[in-house]
Amino acid sequence: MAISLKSAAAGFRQLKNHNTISPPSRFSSGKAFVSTKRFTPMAAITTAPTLGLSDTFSELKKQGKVAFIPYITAGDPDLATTAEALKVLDSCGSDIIELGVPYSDPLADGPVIQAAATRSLAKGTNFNAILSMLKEVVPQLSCPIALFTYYNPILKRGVERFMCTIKEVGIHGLVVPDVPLEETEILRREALKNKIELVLLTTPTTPTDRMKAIVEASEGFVYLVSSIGVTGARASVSDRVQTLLSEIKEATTKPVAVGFGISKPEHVKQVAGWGADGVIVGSAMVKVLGEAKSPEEGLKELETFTKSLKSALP
Ligand SMILES: O=P(O)(O)OC[C@@H](O)[C@@H](O)c1c[nH]c2ccccc12
Repeated sequence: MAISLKSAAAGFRQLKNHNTISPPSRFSSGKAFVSTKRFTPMAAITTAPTLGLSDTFSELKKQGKVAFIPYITAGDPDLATTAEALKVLDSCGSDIIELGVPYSDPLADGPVIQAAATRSLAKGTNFNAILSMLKEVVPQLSCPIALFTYYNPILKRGVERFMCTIKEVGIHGLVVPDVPLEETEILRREALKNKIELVLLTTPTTPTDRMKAIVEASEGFVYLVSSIGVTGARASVSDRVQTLLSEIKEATTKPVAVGFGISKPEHVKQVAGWGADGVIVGSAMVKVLGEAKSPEEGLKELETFTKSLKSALP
């Protein structure tokens, strides 16, 4: 279990008393702000008491809020920009950030995220470099990070070593889209040992019995894929999502976040209105950041875009 709110607050008070620099708990007094410009000496950084995924959802629920969950691909356009982007997303009120590990054969991704992964790999991004970046940046964030990766990079390192390593850099959750439920057992066991929440996905074509088994096994939240096919912005969100959401809600009390095709303030508003506990926006964020004229432009546009999506949510 992630740290409780009470002990989080106590922990923060203790840190303050020791004159350390640390982002405040995001639920303490209004919105935590972490400047993207400020230079933070490494020696002064103390790990903030960041909540895990399910605790983040519980806290938001108490406040009648819906989680905003942006996705970006690590290393696009480069890892230094990813580090800044994580800080921008955090300071603009993201509740959880999904960070994608670039992969050469991203079978569930549409053209925008495929292109981001290709650009990132072409820059030489590798898993160890992503870990080093995270080690430095995660202590400066007030929201938890869920790492998104296809299974191959996990297999390559070995499940046990992979989980220990991501835990060490402060990751709270994991999304692995190409592992069927039946094969998640070993992943879940190792994840649990390291207090990593393994998020499972259900889609519009998942039969009801299987959906029930998936939601039972999912940790952190349940990822409802809004439409069949690959990731990518769509003109509208299928209203089938409303029915799917109520079916899932009948089966579980776990939080449900909806992703795939969501790219506009109207979309996030609509999905929140249908009862989702969280809204995930990927390709649209990746496009803004990765296709800008320069990294600086991209970060500025990312900030404006994130604020516009966030303010459409309760
Ligand atoms: O890009 P979209 O359509 O906004 O979808 C979310 C998404 O990007 C993110 O969660 C994701 C990126 N790659 C994936 C592959 C499978 C499932 C989910 C994902």
